[in-house]
Amino acid sequence: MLDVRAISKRFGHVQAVRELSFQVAPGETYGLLGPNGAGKSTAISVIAGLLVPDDGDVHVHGERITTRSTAARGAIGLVPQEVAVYPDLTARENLRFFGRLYGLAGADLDARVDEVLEVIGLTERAGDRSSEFSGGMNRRLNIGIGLLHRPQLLILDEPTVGVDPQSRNAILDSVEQLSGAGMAVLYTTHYMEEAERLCDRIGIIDEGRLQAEGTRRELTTSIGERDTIRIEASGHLEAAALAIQGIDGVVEATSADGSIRVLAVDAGAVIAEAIAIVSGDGGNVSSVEIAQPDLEAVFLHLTGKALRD
Ligand SMILES: Nc1ncnc2c1ncn2[C@@H]1O[C@H](COP(=O)(O)OP(=O)(O)OP(=O)(O)O)[C@@H](O)[C@H]1O
Repeated sequence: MLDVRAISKRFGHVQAVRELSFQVAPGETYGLLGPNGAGKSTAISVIAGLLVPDDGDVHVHGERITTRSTAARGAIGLVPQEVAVYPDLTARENLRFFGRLYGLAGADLDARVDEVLEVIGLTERAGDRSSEFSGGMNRRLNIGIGLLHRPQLLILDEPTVGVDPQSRNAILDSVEQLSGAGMAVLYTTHYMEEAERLCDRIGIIDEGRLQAEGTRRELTTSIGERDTIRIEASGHLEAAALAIQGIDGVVEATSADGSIRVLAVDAGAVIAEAIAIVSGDGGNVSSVEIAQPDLEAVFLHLTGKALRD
């Protein structure tokens, strides 16, 4: 659906984007995760055909994006960081206004506005002016405007920054629903939790460059981070730890102070067998905890910086 090929963009002496390449398939949510100033908004502007890259190109549905490629750009729904709605219009009037700009009219427009209100969770507030909305509700309306023309690729630029928790959840739910319905989604964020929850694949971006790409599991595994399982139990823990060490996928198992600590490539794949070993040896398991490495650790490893510096 989206094929970004080695795009670069410089502003004066600032190289905002450097040879950035990635692809997004239909039904896939791809996250660009990086701190403020990493180049996410610039990349999005190039992808949506609003900025001309110095190098590289972007294809949507196999068609090259230029500032004039109306067909390919019509397949994109862009939701910019800044909210662009009319405060004096109601939610429904805003959507009708932008729907008409997209060429919708009559019953089709009415039906589409109702559908979009449902997706963004504003059906109940459709008749209220957007000036009365919270920042988060206006963000949701902004997303609704990007959805009106039934795009196949939805691009969201940090849609939850400064948003109340209820709207944040509503936005994340909508994105999950849209990608579940087959839409390709490009989602930029500096919130690791959002990337982990929403994105099938994540590209880690810093100083304009893609530092690494993959599923959360692929990214954490690639830097050698392991899952940790702590099993608290009674019984012959030393012997049990030795037996657990033999399970495929276990990197290390040690016992101390009434518990066994297991390092594993994938905790989910070994935990049942590990518990069976402890119980089978007459032990009584009282608690099990799993800790998985997160994307913060990956970012730190790759860039030497914290994601939220
Ligand atoms: N129009 C511009 N003119 C000059 N420099 C710019 C322009 N737009 C972006 N930059 C610079 O390019 C770099 C990347 O900015 P960009 O906005 O793409 O990052 P970002 O990851 O989206 O961060 P943020 O979340 O803060 O918007 C920054 O150093 C920024 O100051």
